[in-house]
Amino acid sequence: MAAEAATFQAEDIVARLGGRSIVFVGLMGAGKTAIGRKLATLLGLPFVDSDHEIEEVSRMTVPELFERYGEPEFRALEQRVIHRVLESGPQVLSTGGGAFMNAQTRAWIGEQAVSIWLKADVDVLFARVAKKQNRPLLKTDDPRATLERLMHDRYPVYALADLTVPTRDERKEVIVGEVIDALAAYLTHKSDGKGQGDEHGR
Ligand SMILES: Nc1ncnc2c1ncn2[C@@H]1O[C@H](COP(=O)(O)OP(=O)(O)O)[C@@H](O)[C@H]1O
Ligand SMILES: O=C(O)C1=C[C@@H](OP(=O)(O)O)[C@@H](O)[C@H](O)C1
Ligand SMILES: [Mg+2]
Repeated sequence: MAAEAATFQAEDIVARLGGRSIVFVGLMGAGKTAIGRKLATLLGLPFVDSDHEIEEVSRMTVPELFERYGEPEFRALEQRVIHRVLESGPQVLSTGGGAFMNAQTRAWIGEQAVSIWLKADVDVLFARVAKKQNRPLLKTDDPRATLERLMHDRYPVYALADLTVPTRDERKEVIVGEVIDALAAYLTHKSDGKGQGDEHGR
């Protein structure tokens, strides 16, 4: 019975998206890639991670791209990849943490997708990113302080996402379930005319 209810909820969500994609935004370590992939499976939608796409088209890893061509070239590729992906929705797109800071990218996402900010506290983020050395922006003397500065700079912009889902040290399946509940509530209220969106009615 629970499985049937979950299937119904998934079909209902996809129908209510009406062709729009779902886009995850948020800081490094929030779980955009991991949760996005699981959500796509549950909804039966294609999954795209912008960093993976960039790595495919450039045939380089993200750290290599940063090192050889610098962050501006990475950002230009990121913008192009996200634009292309959004044109072929509906899909679940997990962006890299800096992508939503680009005003043009934000505008496209606003037109073509429902955006979700996965929001975690600094301890959770830091514990996760410390396990891997694949994030060039954190190769600093004090990566935790760098993460805190990014939180300060980026959180007002991430807050422009349609939905904010808090995440924490909890099983991915639980977090995905909370994302689905938040999406269902948002899409239901929107189509009932009781928008929960921001002051722009998004
Ligand atoms: N809810 C979770 N519980 C435990 N580990 C998680 C959870 N979400 C993500 N992770 C792990 O944290 C790390 C960073 O997640 P990732 O999806 O790459 O984040 P992002 O794409 O936002 O940078 C990965 O190793 C991932 O498996
Ligand atoms: O926050 C950022 O600017 C970045 C986040 C990374 O992606 P994740 O957020 O998936 O780790 C990746 O795009 C790159 O290292 C830059
Ligand atoms: Mg990622």
